[in-house]
Amino acid sequence: MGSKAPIKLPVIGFSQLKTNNPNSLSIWESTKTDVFYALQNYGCFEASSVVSIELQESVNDALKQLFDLPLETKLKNTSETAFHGYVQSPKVPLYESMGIGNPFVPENVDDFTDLMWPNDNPTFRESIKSYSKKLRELDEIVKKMVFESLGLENYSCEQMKSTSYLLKVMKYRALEADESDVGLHTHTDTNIMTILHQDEIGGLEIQMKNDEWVRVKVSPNSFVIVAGETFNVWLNGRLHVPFHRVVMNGNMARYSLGFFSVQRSSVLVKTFYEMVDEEHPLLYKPFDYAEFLKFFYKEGGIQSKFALKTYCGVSNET
Ligand SMILES: O=C(O)CCC(=O)C(=O)O
Ligand SMILES: [Fe+2]
Repeated sequence: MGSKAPIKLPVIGFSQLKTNNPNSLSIWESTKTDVFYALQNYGCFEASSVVSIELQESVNDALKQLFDLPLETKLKNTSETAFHGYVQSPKVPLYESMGIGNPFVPENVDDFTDLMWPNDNPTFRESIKSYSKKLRELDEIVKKMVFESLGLENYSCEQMKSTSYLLKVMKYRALEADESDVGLHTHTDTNIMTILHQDEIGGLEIQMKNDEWVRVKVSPNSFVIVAGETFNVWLNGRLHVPFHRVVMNGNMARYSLGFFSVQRSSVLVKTFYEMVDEEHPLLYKPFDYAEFLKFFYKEGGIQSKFALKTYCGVSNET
C-alpha cells in the first residue's frame, strides 16, 4: 500500500509549559512556532510528555478490560450521536469502538463505568478521568497557539466554549487468514482536531504533503495530534489536513484511542473573516456540523474523499 517512507513526524514536548519556569514566555513562543509549522506542513505532530507512562499504561489496561466485556454488555452503550455508542460494521470488519462524550465531566465517566461494570471498576473510572483532563488541556494549548500564530487570539475563548469532545476507544481484532490488512480506510478527520494514541502494535499511517505514506511510530506515552477539516474551514485552508488510515501489522489485536474536538451544532462552522483576502479567497460556505454529518453518513459522503468540499466548498474557478 504505497511507500512507507521513514520520515519522522515533528516531536513537540509540552512538559516545560506547565512549570513555573522564568523562561515560560519564551518556551511558549518557541513551542507555538513549532506547533504552527507542524500543522501547516505535516498536519500532524508527535506530542510528548503530556501524560506519565504509568497513567498511559493504566489506560491501556482499562481499554483491554473494556473490550473484553461480553458483547451484550458493550451493546448497552447506545447513543443517537455518531460514534458515542458501540460501533461495529461489516465495512470495517476488524474495528469496534465505543465513546464517552465530554469525558472530563466526572458524571459522564461515572455513568459509562456503571453501565459497563455494575460492580464498579475504580481503576477505569479514575484513569479515564485524569487522562481526559490532560488531553483537554493539551487540546486547548495547541489551538490557542494556532490562534495566536495567526493573530486570532480573540476567537480562542469563544471557540473553546462552542467545542464538545468525544473520547473514542477502538479495538482492531487480529487478522484471520486471507483477510485484508485494512483496519480503517483512508480518511481525513472532519472534526476540529484529534489527539490519537495507539498501542505498541502500531499501524497508523499518515499521508504527507508530497503524497508519501508514513508509518507512524511514536513513544509509548506520546500522542499524534491531527488537524481536522473544521479547523481548516475556520482558517480558510491554512493547515494541512492529512489523509490517514490504519494498516494492520502482524497478527495481534491493536488498541487505540482518539480525543476528538467537535464544533457544537448550535454554532455554525464559519471561516474567520480575517482569513479571507485576495490571496486567500473563501474556500467553504458556513455550515452546521451536525447537518454535515447527516450528509456524510446518509447520503454517501463517507464514500467521498472530499466530502466537506462536496458539501459546502466554494468554487473559485473563473
Ligand atoms: O485507530 C487509529 O489509530 C486511528 C483512528 C482514526 O483515524 C479515527 O478514528 O478517525
Ligand atoms: Fe481519523
